[in-house]
Amino acid sequence: MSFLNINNVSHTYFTSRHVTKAIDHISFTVEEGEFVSLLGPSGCGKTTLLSIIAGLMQPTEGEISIDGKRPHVQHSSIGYMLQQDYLFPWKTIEENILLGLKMMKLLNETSKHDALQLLADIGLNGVEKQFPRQLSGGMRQRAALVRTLAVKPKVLLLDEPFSALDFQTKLKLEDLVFDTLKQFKKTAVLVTHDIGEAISMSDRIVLLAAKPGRIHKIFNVPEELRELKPFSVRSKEAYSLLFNEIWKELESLETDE
Ligand SMILES: Nc1ncnc2c1ncn2[C@@H]1O[C@H](COP(=O)(O)OP(=O)(O)OP(=O)(O)O)[C@@H](O)[C@H]1O
Repeated sequence: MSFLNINNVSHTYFTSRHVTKAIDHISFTVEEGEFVSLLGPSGCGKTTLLSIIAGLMQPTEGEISIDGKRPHVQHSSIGYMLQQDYLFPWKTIEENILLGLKMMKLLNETSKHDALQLLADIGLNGVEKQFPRQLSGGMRQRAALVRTLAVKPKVLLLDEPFSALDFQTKLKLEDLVFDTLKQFKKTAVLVTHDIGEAISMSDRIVLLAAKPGRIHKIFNVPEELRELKPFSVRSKEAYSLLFNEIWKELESLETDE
């Protein structure tokens, strides 16, 4: 059995006006320490699938297991990072990064020390007593990453965490998040619209088609790219080849609609 198992998962939204089959019989697995991206056109069900993996929603069909258990959002084994940092504006950075630990009753001298150490490692020492509004967007997203990692989740779910940032900050943060996840050997699932980001950060890319959301194709990122930092990956020939291959597949999906 793999670390993360997505087994025949379908989800339909029922509203008073519409019935929308968002995802249809999706199955794939993620091994421990692996980084997998979900890529696909708008509306193909990426966020729906990630919310189900996080235990925020129950699928209408199928099942998920993480480390042998059904996911539950209040379990510290799952870390969730979103496009917006969702730091509490009235709390200091230190209070914000310790919040998850506090809520999960995991706050003690050691966990506090580790969280503050991670904050320093990520280049944010000195900001502990500041408030989120005093930090740039990239710094806030780094603080959000520390808060997510502080509870030592087994799997990280990243829903377009860099898409609200300027390009240069985004490239820097991709490297930083990649390094941090490798250092702690974390399993991660990333939702992104950005082919370059998917290739440069992942071991595998699951390309979804829309209406209803389903797996179109799974790409293995070449071995030679996997250990490189995301920024260095972008200048390699193997990167350009895979980029073009995925681009063509995405175009064919859009013309199929
Ligand atoms: N709460 C909801 N109620 C009803 N329909 C929904 C709801 N959330 C999503 N949908 C529908 O489910 C489908 C998949 O949506 P989802 O947001 O998961 O796709 P996505 O791939 O993440 O999209 P995007 O790339 O635009 O963020 C879409 O047709 C969407 O309209």
